[in-house]
Amino acid sequence: MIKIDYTNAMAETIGERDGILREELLSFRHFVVETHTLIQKEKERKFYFCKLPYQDTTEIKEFAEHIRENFEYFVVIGIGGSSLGAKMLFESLTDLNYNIEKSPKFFLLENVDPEKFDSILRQIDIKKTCFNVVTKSGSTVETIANFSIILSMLKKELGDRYREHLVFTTDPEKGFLRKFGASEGIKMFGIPPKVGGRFSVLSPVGLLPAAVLGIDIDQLLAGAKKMDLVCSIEEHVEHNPAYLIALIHYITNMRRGKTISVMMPYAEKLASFVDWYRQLWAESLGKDGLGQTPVKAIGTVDQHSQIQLYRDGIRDKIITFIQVDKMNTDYSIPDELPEDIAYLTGHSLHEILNKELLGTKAALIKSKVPNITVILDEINPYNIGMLIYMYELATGFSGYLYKINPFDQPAVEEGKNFTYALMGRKGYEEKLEEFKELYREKYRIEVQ
Ligand SMILES: O=P(O)(O)OC[C@H]1O[C@](O)(CO)[C@@H](O)[C@@H]1O
Repeated sequence: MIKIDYTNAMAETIGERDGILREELLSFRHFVVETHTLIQKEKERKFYFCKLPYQDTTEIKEFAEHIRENFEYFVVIGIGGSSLGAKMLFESLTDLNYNIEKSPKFFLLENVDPEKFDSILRQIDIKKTCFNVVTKSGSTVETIANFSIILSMLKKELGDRYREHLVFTTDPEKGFLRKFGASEGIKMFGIPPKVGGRFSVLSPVGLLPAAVLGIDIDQLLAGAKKMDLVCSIEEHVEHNPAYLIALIHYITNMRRGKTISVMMPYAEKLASFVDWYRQLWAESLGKDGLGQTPVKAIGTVDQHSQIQLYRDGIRDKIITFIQVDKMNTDYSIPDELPEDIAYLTGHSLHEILNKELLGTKAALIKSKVPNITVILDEINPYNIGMLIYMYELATGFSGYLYKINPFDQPAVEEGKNFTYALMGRKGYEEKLEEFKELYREKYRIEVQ
């Protein structure tokens, strides 16, 4: 079960300068109905991610079982949309001590930081490891660089049997990895071409790692299916969770100056959900000088580092809290405490967690800072499936609000082009000249 409480984003709670008038929300009625119709038509094209909840998971589950039976370590090599989803599912839907108590142990090779690479290598036995290389384009530098090192190590350790330690998730037809996998006879899963990386967690990109980790991926998809159903029939903004979230963020951004969207779960397990949301919101909506900057905070930890700014600093934020009503465990504060702290007696950690959330919300209301709360009855695959689908659809719908294409990311290419040029890649000679023209290190300060 998911609830969205948006009382504290409304003008009647925090005033018209920072909050939304109900009639303002309702004034989008016609836009919502028209856009809803467009989205239903686009489910075969731009909104193809909406079809993922209906896929057959048999092959994924069978291969995941093979990995679970034959390997002690499972490493995903991927970055951005090709890793953040798996990381989010791992951290939100397995025990926090998974890698201590369970198997296969799970690791992610995302960055090209050699010390991080080394630290993972020293925690695994490559002869007992299955590597899932995940890349939609098939050629992202970090992923292919990490893969090429692992490939040479596997060949050295295992000879021809190296193929058994690899599974690729990539474009079903094109790209370096698809070509290489086909020529080497490596097991591969396809990423539907119409699904962008940051919308692909409910494809084999996220589902294979999730199944290997023992997560019930059918429940995950069932939750997404439920949210698709609700959002397919409900064209009234106050009954459609995805459109509501999109509109609240759009109005507060464009009409109330809330250019920053803070997501602050009161559950450590949801920290990576925010990383996943950050890519989705930033890379989809950050276009044509528009968009809203997604910022991560964790409750209660960041109450003690960020709330001063949120309450009394620049008034440019809307806060989304995520509240979890039931956790897998809890600890009660013991009795017979010294008088000064006796008020804690009888309370529990989870109770304090959510009371701190309530207290923080009340303080933000007093500072007229708009905030909404997404409430989960518990963290489970069904609810996470609903949450993923809700935010993906909210992002797609926001594309119509901002009149931008939320499904591409042209601005990420230029940095890659300069990188190719600096690495001496053929065909990037001119780009290297442009770099030499452009880049200076004139103003510096150095302390020995
Ligand atoms: O899955 P790929 O093609 O390796 O891309 C990884 C990520 O890099 C980006 O293209 C950004 O550089 C993201 O959109 C994508 O999720």
